[in-house]
Amino acid sequence: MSTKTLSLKEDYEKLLSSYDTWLFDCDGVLWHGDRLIEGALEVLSYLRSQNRIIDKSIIFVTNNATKSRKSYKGKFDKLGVQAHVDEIFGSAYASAVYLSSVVKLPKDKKVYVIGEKGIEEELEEEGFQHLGGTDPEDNTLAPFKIENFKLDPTVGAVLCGLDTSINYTKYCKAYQYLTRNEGCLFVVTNEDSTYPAGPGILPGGGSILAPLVFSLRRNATAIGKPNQTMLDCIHAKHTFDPARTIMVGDRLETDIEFGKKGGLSTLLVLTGITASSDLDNVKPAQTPDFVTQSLGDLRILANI
Ligand SMILES: O=C(O)[C@H](O)[C@H](O)COP(=O)(O)O
Ligand SMILES: [Mg+2]
Repeated sequence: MSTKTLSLKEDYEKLLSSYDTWLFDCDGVLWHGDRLIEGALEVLSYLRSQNRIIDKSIIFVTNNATKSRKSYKGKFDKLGVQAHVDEIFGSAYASAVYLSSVVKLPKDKKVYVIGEKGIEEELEEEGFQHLGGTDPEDNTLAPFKIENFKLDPTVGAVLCGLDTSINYTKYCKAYQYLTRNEGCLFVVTNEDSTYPAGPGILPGGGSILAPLVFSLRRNATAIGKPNQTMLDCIHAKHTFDPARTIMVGDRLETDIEFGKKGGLSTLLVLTGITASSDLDNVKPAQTPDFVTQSLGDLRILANI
């Protein structure tokens, strides 16, 4: 199976007429940090305008767990992109839903968090108490003293995600819970090795997880793309025909594999992690149907 490179107006017109539901990855597709990718705003507005004529829907699917859906809504508003909370699916949200509805972690169990506010907010939405995360006590560079550590026996899960304030204390506490609290679940929001942060690439959620996996010799249950828990969360709120749905992403092993696993079509953009040369040796499970330089290329549809 080969990837079709889009370049002509008729290529984009065919794309538009073939798909009614458009799933957009965020980092590297819509934005780099707080800066929108050129043309992304216009393309999203154009798709919205088409909704009035032909039924088109837009869903945002991000592995970035640093924000909750509510806080993503704030980011979309700030950037001037129309979005409804129900259209936003983040790996923090999907992880909290996984703990609550899939494994049904009892609500009297606490979750130890390696991660940021996004995870905490989504856990709270699902009725869970959490430890770690943004708690100042755990955001310290002071050496961890195991003799001073008091194990909380009610911690029933460790949830790990991108944590830009990661430190040794958090790793030590997570390690203690996972080795000493019987049955403690080990869950990670996403396993991305890196992400496009604007002027450069930075370590992602999977890189934050790696020391724990190495020290524990145990793998975590991963929730975000390419895993289908995220798609299950979307299915719970939206009805769509996979044959008329396209996933637009910048990463082969998350976005493209996610779309293909779910029976969706896939469009790769080259504004994030993947370079066109990466397509030379791509695995079949990660081969996109289409590739275009940038989401902004679709502006040609609106004659902009
Ligand atoms: O580890 C992370 O958080 C991710 O690499 C990252 O932010 C991915 O976000 P996405 O491209 O799925 O929007
Ligand atoms: Mg991305």
